Amino acid sequence: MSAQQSEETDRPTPAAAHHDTGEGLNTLASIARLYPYLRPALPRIVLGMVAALLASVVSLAIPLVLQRLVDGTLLHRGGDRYEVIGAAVAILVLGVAEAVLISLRRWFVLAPGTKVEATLRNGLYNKLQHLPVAFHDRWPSGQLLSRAVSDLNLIRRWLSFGIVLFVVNIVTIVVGFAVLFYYHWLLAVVMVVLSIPLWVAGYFFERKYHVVARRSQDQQGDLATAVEESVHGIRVLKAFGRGRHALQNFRAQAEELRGTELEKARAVAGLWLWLLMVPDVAFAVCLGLGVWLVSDGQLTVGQLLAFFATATVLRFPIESIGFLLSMTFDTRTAVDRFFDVMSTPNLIDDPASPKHIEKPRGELVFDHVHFRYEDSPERFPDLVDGIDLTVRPGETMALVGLTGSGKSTLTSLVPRLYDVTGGSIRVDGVDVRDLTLEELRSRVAMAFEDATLFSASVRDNVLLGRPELFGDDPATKKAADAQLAEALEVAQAAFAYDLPEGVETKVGEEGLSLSGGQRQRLALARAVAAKPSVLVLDDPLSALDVDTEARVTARLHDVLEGTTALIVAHRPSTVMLADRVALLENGRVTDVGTHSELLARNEHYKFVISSLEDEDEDDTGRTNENQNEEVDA
Ligand SMILES: Nc1ncnc2c1ncn2[C@@H]1O[C@H](COP(=O)(O)OP(=O)(O)OP(=O)(O)O)[C@@H](O)[C@H]1O
Repeated sequence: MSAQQSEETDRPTPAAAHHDTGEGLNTLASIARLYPYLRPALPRIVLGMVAALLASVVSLAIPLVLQRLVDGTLLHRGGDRYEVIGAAVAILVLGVAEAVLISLRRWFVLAPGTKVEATLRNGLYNKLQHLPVAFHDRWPSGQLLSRAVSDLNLIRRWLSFGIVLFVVNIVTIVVGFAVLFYYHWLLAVVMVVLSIPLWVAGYFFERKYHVVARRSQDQQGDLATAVEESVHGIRVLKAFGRGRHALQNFRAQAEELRGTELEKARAVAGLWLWLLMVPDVAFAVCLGLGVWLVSDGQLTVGQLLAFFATATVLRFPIESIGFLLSMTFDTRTAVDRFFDVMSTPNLIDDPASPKHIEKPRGELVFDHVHFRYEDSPERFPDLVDGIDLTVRPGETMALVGLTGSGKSTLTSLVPRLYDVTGGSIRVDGVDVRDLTLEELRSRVAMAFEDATLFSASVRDNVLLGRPELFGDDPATKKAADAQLAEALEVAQAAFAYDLPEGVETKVGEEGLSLSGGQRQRLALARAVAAKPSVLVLDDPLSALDVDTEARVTARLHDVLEGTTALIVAHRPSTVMLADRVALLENGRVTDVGTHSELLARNEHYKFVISSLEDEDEDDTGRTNENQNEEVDA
């Protein structure tokens, strides 16, 4: 850890942040963390439970009517016709009431379940947008995808169905056993004692299933990552003939998941064995005992009949407990996985009392800046090891250094994609950490070598940093068209007008495929259109051919006149664009000056530039060879 870092006591550090993983919580306490999201839906869920409870009470009342019918009318009053009809009507009414109450339960709980799912999903997406890049470096996309889709789906099903049935079935079982006691205490005691193995099996099931369920859901996330990566990298896999190898890896992962699923199924099957066997054994023992009690005169036939009718009503709640338990533990795992993300502290956030840049001029100052990646081994020095550099307003500064010297890393500190671990970066005299992220990122725009385009029109992609230019009124549209035209012209991206639907053509992953150079030019146009006071360009011209690069460079030079620019340069031609050059070496800026000054006085600079020239010639040679091959073909 650098000296600066330990001096920065007022800034939060990852170690100081609280991360709630749910470990050590019991299942209910873990799920209870959903309460803030559940609160609006609770009234309907409770109403659904009440409807389901009433349905259970009604189903338990039917045996009571049967008992009255048998003991009263059938055995003692010789089967009075009106009493039999009355009992039949009562049972019919109770049956209809039960059906209506069950429908009501479904109606009450379905809508809030989907509402909660949508709220959770929006919350998760929002959190993912706010979490810093360091979080996304660590988390595979499939893990996030499986949380956003299948875990939230599980939670919804549990809310709409699992929790209601679970509570209602437990209450039904308790009330049902009380009714059994009412019919005959000895039979009920036998029933309770014989069901003890069930509770023991349930206890062991909970301990085992929870662990396996977590493993299974994590493996599903890994599998989603594998699919995502191979779809994303399908060209590389095909070009290197590695499809079979990728398939083997995928099979191994899928097989591992299958093994875990089997383990889960075995745990559930073990519980089912007890759930099915115990009631059968209990029924058999109670039947024998019941018949003896009737013959001994301690129990009426009607009571025995009602006892078994009630016990039959209780079978479904008892049998469903296994399924509902596994569903509850799956949900607990889904909730834990949801909060793994939601409780990750966001250390790159707006300050408590933000400052504001009154008069933007575009001065960029690196003041003894230190930075190291979180996973960097202790024994390594800071990657950025005390950089002091001032980029004057309106100046274009090129960053030059050997590959891996930390140029991209340094540029990413300016818009706070990562936070410095020591020192500070100031824009117009204000520490970037004292600005709101919105203000900082409207003042600083960035274009990367790896140009990302979203599945949206060219217009939407290029004007991404200008939300005020999205609107239907004619004045806004006119301003947007003018800004778009200027940015496309500077980035030499007029090809966009020739696309099938012009600038309204959808590009990106689900749109038209563009070449690497075309994508880069649109990404550059996006940075230019943002009209920032500081433009940070991380080698944004690498995929352009030499002529296009020269044209873009010339136009950028005009546009950059009033804009401060920090450009990572991999080509001598990009270096020429700059007013001054900063040479990066061993995590420090070791020299700053014009290109010719550095060439004249700095041996390391000469070496770096000559290696850039070699690379460039290789690239140009390759481009020319490709062009020749195309001509030959
Ligand atoms: N997200 C990350 N997590 C951990 N280490 C990283 C991360 N990104 C980059 N690094 C490491 O930091 C070092 C500097 O990388 P960086 O991309 O900043 O160098 P560069 O000078 O821009 O390289 P190049 O000229 O090849 O683009 C490299 O050793 C790289 O492995």
